[in-house]
Amino acid sequence: MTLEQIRKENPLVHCMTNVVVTNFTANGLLAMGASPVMAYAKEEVADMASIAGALLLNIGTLSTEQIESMILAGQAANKAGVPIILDPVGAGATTFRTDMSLRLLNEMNVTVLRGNAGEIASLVGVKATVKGVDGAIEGDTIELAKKAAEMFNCVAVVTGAVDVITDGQLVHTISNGHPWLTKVVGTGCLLGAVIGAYVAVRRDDVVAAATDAVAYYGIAAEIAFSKTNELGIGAFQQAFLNELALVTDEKVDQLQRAEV
Ligand SMILES: Nc1ncnc2c1ncn2[C@@H]1O[C@H](COP(=O)(O)OP(=O)(O)OP(=O)(O)O)[C@@H](O)[C@H]1O
Ligand SMILES: Cc1ncsc1CCO
Ligand SMILES: [Mg+2]
Repeated sequence: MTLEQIRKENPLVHCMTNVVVTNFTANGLLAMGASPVMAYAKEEVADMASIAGALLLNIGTLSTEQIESMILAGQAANKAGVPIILDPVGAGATTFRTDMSLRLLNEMNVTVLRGNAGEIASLVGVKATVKGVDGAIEGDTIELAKKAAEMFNCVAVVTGAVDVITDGQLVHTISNGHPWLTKVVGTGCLLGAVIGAYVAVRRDDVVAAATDAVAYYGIAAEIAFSKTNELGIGAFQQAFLNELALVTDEKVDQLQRAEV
């Protein structure tokens, strides 16, 4: 009953994210029942991360200055036992993005690493094509996710038409979702924040929390599509936010297409 708990506790999710998706991320968290805060200054990030329910680090529009802030925030989060979600946006597209993602993974214990297959592959050294923020691989995403989880000692969430969630041992796949999610910018980024809210209230079982978060998200997209397919992508984006607020734990149990 994780969603119910999120809506009762309103966990604070400290987002250090990119300028493209900031507003969408804050609205998505509010819609689901969590509480967003965006904070970047190195003078305050440690304090903010320490009192948060989860910390999201997303490198989508990263600068050198921001990386220093993210390290301060991440180390404070580790000290306070606050889970960290890392989204290595565009890793593989440039050396800077790959290097900075690996640096963050080195300097702190990341709880959940969430990216598309191309991004995760670039971090584990598997061949991938990454064009800007979109990436893909030819091989098996389950093996890729397991490798990432083992290598970085975290839960890996590799998203795409089928999402893979693993700690290296347990493997869950979720086939909910809709292709229109790829037509709205920042849906991957918001998913990282949503996983943060789930893990915030369910720290004892990160794999289960991340799996439910991914299923919930995909189901919201499916319902949103069913209500707006004759209208188009703009209407879908709004309906998706509406569904993030409306979908319940019961709906998630009923509609999730999960494999263990
Ligand atoms: N072909 C698809 N069919 C159904 N759902 C999809 C498809 N592709 C992606 N999704 C869903 O879209 C969401 C975002 O995943 P995606 O892999 O597109 O992230 P991303 O590439 O990091 O996105 P972005 O960079 O735009 O934030 C996930 O919930 C995923 O399940
Ligand atoms: C389009 C884009 N460019 C940098 S971050 C971002 C948002 C989606 O990842
Ligand atoms: Mg992404």
